[in-house]
Amino acid sequence: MLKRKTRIRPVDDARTHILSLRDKPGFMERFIDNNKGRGVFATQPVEAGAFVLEYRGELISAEECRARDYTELQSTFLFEFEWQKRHWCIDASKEDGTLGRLINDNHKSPNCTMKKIIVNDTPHLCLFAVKKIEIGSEIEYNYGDSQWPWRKKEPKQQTSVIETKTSLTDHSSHDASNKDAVVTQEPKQQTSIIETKTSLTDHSSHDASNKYAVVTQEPKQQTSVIETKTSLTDHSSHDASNKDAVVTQEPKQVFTIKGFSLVNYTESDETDEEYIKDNPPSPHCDVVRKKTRNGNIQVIGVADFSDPLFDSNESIVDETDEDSSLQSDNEVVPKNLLMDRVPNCSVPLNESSDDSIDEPSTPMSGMASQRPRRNCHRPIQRSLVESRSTGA
Ligand SMILES: C[S@@+](CC[C@H](N)C(=O)[O-])C[C@H]1O[C@@H](n2cnc3c(N)ncnc32)[C@H](O)[C@@H]1O
Repeated sequence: MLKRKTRIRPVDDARTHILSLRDKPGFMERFIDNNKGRGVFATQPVEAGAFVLEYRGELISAEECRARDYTELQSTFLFEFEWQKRHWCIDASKEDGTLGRLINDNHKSPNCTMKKIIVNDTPHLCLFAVKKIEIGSEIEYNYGDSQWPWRKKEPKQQTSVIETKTSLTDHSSHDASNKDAVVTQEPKQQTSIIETKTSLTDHSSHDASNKYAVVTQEPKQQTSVIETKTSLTDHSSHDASNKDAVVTQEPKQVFTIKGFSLVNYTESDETDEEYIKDNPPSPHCDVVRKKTRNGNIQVIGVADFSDPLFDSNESIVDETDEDSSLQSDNEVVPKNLLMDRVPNCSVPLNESSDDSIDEPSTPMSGMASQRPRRNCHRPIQRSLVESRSTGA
């Protein structure tokens, strides 16, 4: 008799891993380079729609988050989101060995998207694949539409390059250091193979302030990851303005912007309406600028990307419900912050999930005017200051 393979629903898979406090197997950390730092790579193929990893960390109110002292580096691990008309933050600044916190940004063609899942009356942030992910591919999601420093560095030609499958073809003449050069100098070449040999390390031994040094100094085992960059036809005729036309061959439409990221929360419809009124959308991110403690202007805002894969009500589950009834789309947007004061939105973390008793939420515009959001602006490590907190 043929056994029927049971397919675990992505949301159930997410719930299982949330409850087990373990990362899903099939992913590994790898040091990429000094610029990007570490990243997370698939060691098993991932189906489109599948649960990938939870962005684990400490759930705190946005107010608590603002009150804490973070170094610039630590603040890149803060992920702010809305739930029950309030603003919350997953503080993943501690090097706890989990992988979700190490996933890098891909603005143009991410393979994952973040969703909010409620388990035991507590929100969790989980990444789901938006397309099939091959072994060796880096796991990435879109941090939003802010002017992230690393995006400025991207060569223009790269906009028409699509990252594809892992390849085991001849890569002997390439190394990681010529990766960009390959892309920019050989735009007509159909395929470039790049090999990088890096070290897997023990997460627990990392310190946020010297993470790259530690990663390279304490290799535990070696691995090879090969990336294949395949260009679509003739790059030489491409420029940033026509990149969309080129990339439409990929399922890029998945990320077509259609609204605000913080809309469609069943518990926050009204707030979102107000937010939309006050904050006209820009692609991916509603950007707001603010002055920081040190007087610099920071771009802040709320990213936005639609996610047809998760338009189904499977994306959210509330374990507290008897019937595990599903909630509407809860795609969330990471928001980085170099913090300042925010409007009061502190509430006990385990306050009832009954939306009807929720206070009206602080308008996002007010919130946004106070802090940069991870999805839209992430401070970089270049001016790392000594931590005054007990965090990472
Ligand atoms: C949440 S951390 C991700 C893990 C980080 N790469 C690490 O090694 O700890 C975010 C930081 O990673 C780096 N990063 C993320 N996406 C990147 C990208 N596409 N290019 C370059 N650096 C990136 C930036 O320094 C950013 O502040």
